[in-house]
Amino acid sequence: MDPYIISKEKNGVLLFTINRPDRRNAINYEVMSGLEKAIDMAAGNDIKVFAITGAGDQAFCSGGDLSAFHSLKTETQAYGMLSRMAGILYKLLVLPKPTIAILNGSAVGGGCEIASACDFRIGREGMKAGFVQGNLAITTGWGGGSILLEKLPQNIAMKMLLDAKIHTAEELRDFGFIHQIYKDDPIDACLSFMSGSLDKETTVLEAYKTMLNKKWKLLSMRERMEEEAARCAVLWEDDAHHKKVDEFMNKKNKNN
Ligand SMILES: CC[C@@H](C(=O)O)C(=O)SCCNC(=O)CCNC(=O)[C@H](O)C(C)(C)COP(=O)(O)OP(=O)(O)OC[C@H]1O[C@@H](n2cnc3c(N)ncnc32)[C@H](O)[C@@H]1OP(=O)(O)O
Repeated sequence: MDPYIISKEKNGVLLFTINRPDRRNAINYEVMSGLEKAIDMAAGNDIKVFAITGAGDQAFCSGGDLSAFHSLKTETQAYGMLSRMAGILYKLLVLPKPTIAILNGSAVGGGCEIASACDFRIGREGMKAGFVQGNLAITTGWGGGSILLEKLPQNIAMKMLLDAKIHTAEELRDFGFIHQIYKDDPIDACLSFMSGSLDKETTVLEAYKTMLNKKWKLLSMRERMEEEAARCAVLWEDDAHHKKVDEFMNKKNKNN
């Protein structure tokens, strides 16, 4: 099974689907490469909106693939992976097209970081999400913490990051993290949510995104995301983090 799918949907929507439902759509290096490729494609003249979702109805994305990244032990090793993904999420943040995360199921850890880098987030009824990194003795490491702190009111963003809790769709809507809860087909929900943008000229969409992107430049967002990756890498090397990942992996083995 391909780990990701890139598809052109109706009305100029380019859709990136993380296709690892048995791993709750966790991100490995192949998915990272796919996302890089899709973001490049989304810059094309024929694309109006870039959307990201996960395969199946259980998870949008469970963050970094804890089994794939389990071999990364040192700060330097972790920084390579974290910094690469922070670079990808920055490209997503400043893509000169409107972007939307369709949260078809749970968004956990790095899954929330990917969603944060999009302009809009819609969530399926019953979905849950949370920045759980703190429970693994690390912080956000893909730049999503820096993004969240700018997109949500500071007190709400800090509470989400510090508490590292999983929240319901209704709570996430109250926080301003998701902008609509949908019930039926995720692509129809996306087309409906973005319909106002989809009937505009691409040049208009690009002009507004370019306007917004000035703000990220002024806020030195690229540098802040890189520093976030570097700080997370320091915590990554610590025994406390490896112990927490071991606990997750062992729980998994016991269930087999
Ligand atoms: C590394 C980057 C870092 C960042 O910078 O942000 C992070 O992303 S840290 C956060 C990493 N993610 C997590 O801690 C989430 C771990 N997963 C879960 O908490 C749960 O799986 C879930 C996402 C809430 C879904 O729960 P549920 O529907 O009950 O599914 P299971 O737990 O039974 O999982 C099914 C299957 O998938 C495997 N899985 C899930 N998440 C990951 C993951 N992130 N990496 C690797 N594998 C994952 C899980 O082990 C199960 O496997 P099997 O037992 O073999 O079926």
